[in-house]
Order: sequence, then C-alpha cells, then structure tokens
Amino acid sequence: MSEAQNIYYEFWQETASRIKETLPEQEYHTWFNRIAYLKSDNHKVVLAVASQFILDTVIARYRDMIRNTMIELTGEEIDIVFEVVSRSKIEQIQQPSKEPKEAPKETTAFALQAKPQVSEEKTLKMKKDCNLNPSYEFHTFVIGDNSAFAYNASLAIAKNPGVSYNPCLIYGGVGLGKTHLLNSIGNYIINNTPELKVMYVTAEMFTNEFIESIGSQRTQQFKNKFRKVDVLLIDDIHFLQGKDSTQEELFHTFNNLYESKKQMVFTCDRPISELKNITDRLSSRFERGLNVDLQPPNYETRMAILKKKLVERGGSMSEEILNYIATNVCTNVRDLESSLTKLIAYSELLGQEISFDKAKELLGILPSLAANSNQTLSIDTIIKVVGEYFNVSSFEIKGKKKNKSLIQPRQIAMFLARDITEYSTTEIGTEFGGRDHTTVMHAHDRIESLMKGDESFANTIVKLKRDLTNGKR
Ligand SMILES: Nc1ncnc2c1ncn2[C@@H]1O[C@H](COP(=O)(O)OP(=O)(O)OP(=O)(O)O)[C@@H](O)[C@H]1O
Repeated sequence: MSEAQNIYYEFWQETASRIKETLPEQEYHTWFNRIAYLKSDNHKVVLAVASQFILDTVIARYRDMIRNTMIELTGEEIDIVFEVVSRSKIEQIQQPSKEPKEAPKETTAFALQAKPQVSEEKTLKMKKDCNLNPSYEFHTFVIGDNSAFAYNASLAIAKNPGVSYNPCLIYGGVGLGKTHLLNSIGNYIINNTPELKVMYVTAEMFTNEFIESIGSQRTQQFKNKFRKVDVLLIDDIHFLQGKDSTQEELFHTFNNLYESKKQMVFTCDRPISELKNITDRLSSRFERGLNVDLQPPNYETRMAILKKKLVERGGSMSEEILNYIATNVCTNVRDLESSLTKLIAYSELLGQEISFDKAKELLGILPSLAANSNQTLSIDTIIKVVGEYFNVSSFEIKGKKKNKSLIQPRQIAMFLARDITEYSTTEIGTEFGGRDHTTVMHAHDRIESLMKGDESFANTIVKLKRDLTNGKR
C-alpha cells in the first residue's frame, strides 16, 4: 500500500473514532463495525460494507457525517464511495493480525457511487428552488419506536419514488417530525436522483398560489407547475379543511400525478377520518396508499434526540440536566429542542456551563413544561374538553344524573384521567363528584373494551387524548 493510502487509512480511523464519541454506543457498533476501509484514490475514499441493506442505511444516515469529518481532518474535498463486498472480506479487512497496521489491498468488487457528480452548491440551489429545508435529512432524524414505521416508509419512498407506497400520508401531533421526514424525502431524492423534479409546499402555500393564479388569470400555469413534477410533497393538509375550490384543484392534481405514477406524500396533524369539511372524494385519495403515524417519543428516544441535537450545536450539558429535560418535556420534539436552545443560549451568553439548579429554574418558566406535564393536566380540564366534544357541561359530567347521553362522556373522561395523568383512582373519583374508586376502574375497563370492538369509537378516544396531551385545550 502506498504512503498516501496509509494516510487516508489513518484519517478513516480517526473519523470513525470521532463519530464514535457522538453516537450512542449501540448505534455505533451496529453500523460502524460493519464498515471497513478498502482503498483510496485521488481525493476519494472507498469504504466496504457487507450488504446492500447496510449500504443503504449507511448512506442515508452516516455518509454526510463521515464525509464532513474526513473533510475536516484532511482539509480536502473528499468523496466517500461505498462498495458491497462479502462478509468474509470485511472480516478479513478488519482482522489486524492478518493485515497489521495496513489498509487492505484493493478489491475488484463493483463500485457504488455514494453521491452522483453534482456539485454541492448546485444541489443546495436545487433544494432551495423546490422549497426544501436542506438541514432536514434522514441522518439528522433520531429513530425511536414512535417513529420507526414512518421513518422506514419515508426512506423506502425516497429510494424508489413512485414505486412503493404511493401516495403516502404521514400524520401525527404538532412538533413530532412530519415536516422533517417530508423534507428528508425530498433532500434524499435530490442528493441521489437529481434528475427528478421535486416540489415541496405547505398546503397553505398551495392554497395561496392557487388563489393568486385565479386573481392573475394564470390558473393554467399553476396547473402545469404542479402537474409536471415527479415528486409532490404537501405539508399540513389539514389546512385545506373548508377550502372547497383548493380541494377541487388538488383533487385533479392528485389524479393527474397518480395516473402518471408520480410520487405524492402528504402530512396531516390527525388521521384523515378526523378531518372536517374535506370532500369524500379527496379524503379517499389521501387514504389510498400508505398511512403512517408519528407518536410522541418515549424517554429513551427523548434522551437520544437531546444528545444528538447537543452534538449538532456543539454544546455541552450535564447528563443530569438532559435527564431532567427528557423526564419533564414529554410532548414533542419541538418542545425538547426549545428547552435545549434556551439552556444553550443562556450558557453561551454567560460563557459558562449551566448548573442543574439554574437549568431547573430556567425551564420551570417555560410554558411548554408547565403545559405539557401530564401531572399538571387537571382533571377539570379533561372533563371540560370531553364535555365540549359531547356537548354536555362539566357540571353534568360530575353530577349524579344517569342519562345515557351523560354516562358515556363521564366514563370517557374518567378513562382519560386515569390514562393520561398520574392521579390515583381515588383522587379521580373525588373530582368526579365524590365517586368511589371502583367506579373509575369500572369506567376504565368499559371504555377499553368498547375501544377494542369499535374502531371509530377508538379513534374518537385517541383524538381526545391527542388533543389533551398536545396542549390543544
Ligand atoms: N425524531 C426526530 N429526530 C430529530 N429531530 C426531530 C425529530 N422529530 C422532530 N424533530 C425536530 O423537531 C422540530 C419539529 O419537527 P417538525 O417541524 O418536523 O414537526 P411537525 O410534526 O411537522 O410539526 P407541525 O405539525 O407543528 O408542523 C424540527 O426541528 C425537527 O428537526
């Protein structure tokens, strides 16, 4: 191996060890133990992986990270290229005893270019032209149980637009990553298949442009613009509720693109069945294809997100503070981010690391914290929200009357109080006009069993729960 090869091999080792410091240990071992240095040539480093699946994942999640670290270390523009080789070859490369302190010999395995030859500047311009946010990429998205399905579906679409899962709808509450995934699809396609025409718009932008085109008598231009794309990404389609003409226009755009097998992905803040004032024919189009949801992240995922965001911003913070944020900010990722931003800004302004007590004090006044802790969600609020939904008063829900129209809302409110908050059944019973805790337990079991047998009833409960936990109250 030439001297130049050896240098790049060392750069690769340093790159891997730097990345190791930024990733959770298990994630690093899962992916980076499956990558091996193969060769280098003229500002190009070739890495080997053992299967197409590993190749796809490594490219989607880590290619930019590897390349940026390499560029930082070498001070050169480096192209990272991957080759798929046999597992035994990888093991052989990674065996230091067989190849002491040497990079492996070159291989004849076929080369898979990690990135097409379009300059970074041009790629960035293309992304801007189609309204994409270039910082939303798959590798900056932290995958948890709450988002794995939506993430994998989005990645599959990005790899094969128009082929699998067309159309696709990603739905979920505020700040859970819908826009991030939608942009990741567009960015991935432009990175890897720049010849495809991608268009990202929010439903609001679509509506405004449509109205403007009517005013300026340029509706044909509007139609052409949206019907000539290969990939149409529309964010926040709940905005279209009650906007009949825009719905009509989107319906025709949809049919046009669908017939020509063009990819469409939409996002919405709720399942389609919960949208109001959307024509049946349009909602049936949205429901066609794949519908995937994003749920609030669990504690482990919240910690992983915080750590990743911290590294991205080059900040540092004690584990105790991160744990405090992850424990208390339970609703969505945007709230997690804003808590972190607040603490980082404070620490930067003062030029010193923030103490745990100071962090607590600062976060204590964040509305997101106050509003989002389920313990602070009062039973009265739950009763009020359920009452509004079923058109009965809080007074009636708490009262003694046993009309059919009151029993079910009462039981639903008890179910939600038990499910969402930390209050004991005795405390809940007291809030419901001094009822016994066994009444609360019975209500919980009853609603749970109704949900199992009736999908539309279950959807209503899920919606109420989401509205309450997402702060729509
Ligand atoms: N799993 C995740 N990993 C990393 N960052 C995430 C994740 N989910 C969300 N985020 C970040 O949280 C912020 C809010 O996400 P995003 O805007 O995609 O949410 P949304 O679901 O579209 O919300 P809204 O309905 O309010 O538009 C963004 O900065 C995004 O990058």
